[in-house]
Amino acid sequence: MKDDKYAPHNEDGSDEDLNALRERIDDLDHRIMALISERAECASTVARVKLAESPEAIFYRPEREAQVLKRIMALNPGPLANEEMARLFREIMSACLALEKPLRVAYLGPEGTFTQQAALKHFGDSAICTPLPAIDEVFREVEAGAVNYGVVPVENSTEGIVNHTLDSFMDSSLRICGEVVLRIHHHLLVGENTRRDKVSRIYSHSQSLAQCRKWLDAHYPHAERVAVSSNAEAARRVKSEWHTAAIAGDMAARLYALERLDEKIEDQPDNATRFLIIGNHDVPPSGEDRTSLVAAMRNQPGALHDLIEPFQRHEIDMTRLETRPSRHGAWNYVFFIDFRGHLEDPRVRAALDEVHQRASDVRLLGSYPMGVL
Ligand SMILES: C=C(O[C@@H]1C=C(C(=O)O)C=C[C@H]1O)C(=O)O
Repeated sequence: MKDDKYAPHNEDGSDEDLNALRERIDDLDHRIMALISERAECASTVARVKLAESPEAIFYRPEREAQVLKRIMALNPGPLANEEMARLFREIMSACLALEKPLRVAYLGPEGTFTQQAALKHFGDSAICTPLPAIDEVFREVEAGAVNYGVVPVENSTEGIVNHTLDSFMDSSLRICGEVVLRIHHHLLVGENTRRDKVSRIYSHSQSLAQCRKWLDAHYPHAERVAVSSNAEAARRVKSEWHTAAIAGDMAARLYALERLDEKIEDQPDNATRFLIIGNHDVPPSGEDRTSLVAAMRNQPGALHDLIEPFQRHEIDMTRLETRPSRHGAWNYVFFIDFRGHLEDPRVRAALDEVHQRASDVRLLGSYPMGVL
């Protein structure tokens, strides 16, 4: 027993105590397993009921999953943190859902990007996630039905909006089915042959270079900064190059087994990116939802005020307003609006009725549960 690597190293814990504790853990594991199996049976029955109602039934219910995770966090007795407990249940739900059929998800790749991390955070490990090289390709794959959902970035708290994503909505009939907010931590990564004082070039995506600008000015003022197509591509390059470093996140660092010279080098400690889940169906209310729409206005004085005034009057909390050039005619603009609430809420309906009358065109992009984790 003494050569057991788990044997107690402190004076007070005897082998007998530890053995008893391990027996208790074994017993708890068996009970947890029996409960998880029972839960999985239940989820399978739900799937059969849904299938009996309609052969087109959608097994995945984002609003229900958001409610489950919120309830788990509210009831969590500790000592595990709420996020940890919810993460475990996220995986249990993911595995239960995959019993029926694993979800197929496309994300803006390559592998190792924050978007992959967002896909994993939202759908769990049992979904089959495929990287695609461009945002419009993610849209196309979902439209074609080749995958069930897509994951694309939409805004970063320090650098602002991802224009490609907003523009893709203009030509698409897809719906927003969910959102994921990810805390973004950037690390300075090198391959095994590069020393700290030899770094002469730093690769990253332009957004990440911008998010670490002050840190780079202070620590590597003379290194050349080279923008590449993604953080993961930056990591891939430094794997085989000398005297270069990449700025990228955990997924890329792990994927390419790079050394972390410095961690969490982002200028804003609360740096976060919001991602959208795109699909082809509406999502019922979860109780805490957001709605997105795009509206085109006639080009006249006071147009923007007219557009947003109904939201204010109906006390709807607008969380984002973005302007993009319209594809139809020079100097025409469209407005992307996010607000709290669901299309089924009476107040939201009342405000939208008025918006419809005032705008020349309104397209509802969907109501969806606000990011839980
Ligand atoms: C079991 C259901 O279906 C799926 C599985 C869920 C789960 O394991 O809790 C939750 C929502 C759905 O994605 C359901 O709709 O309740």
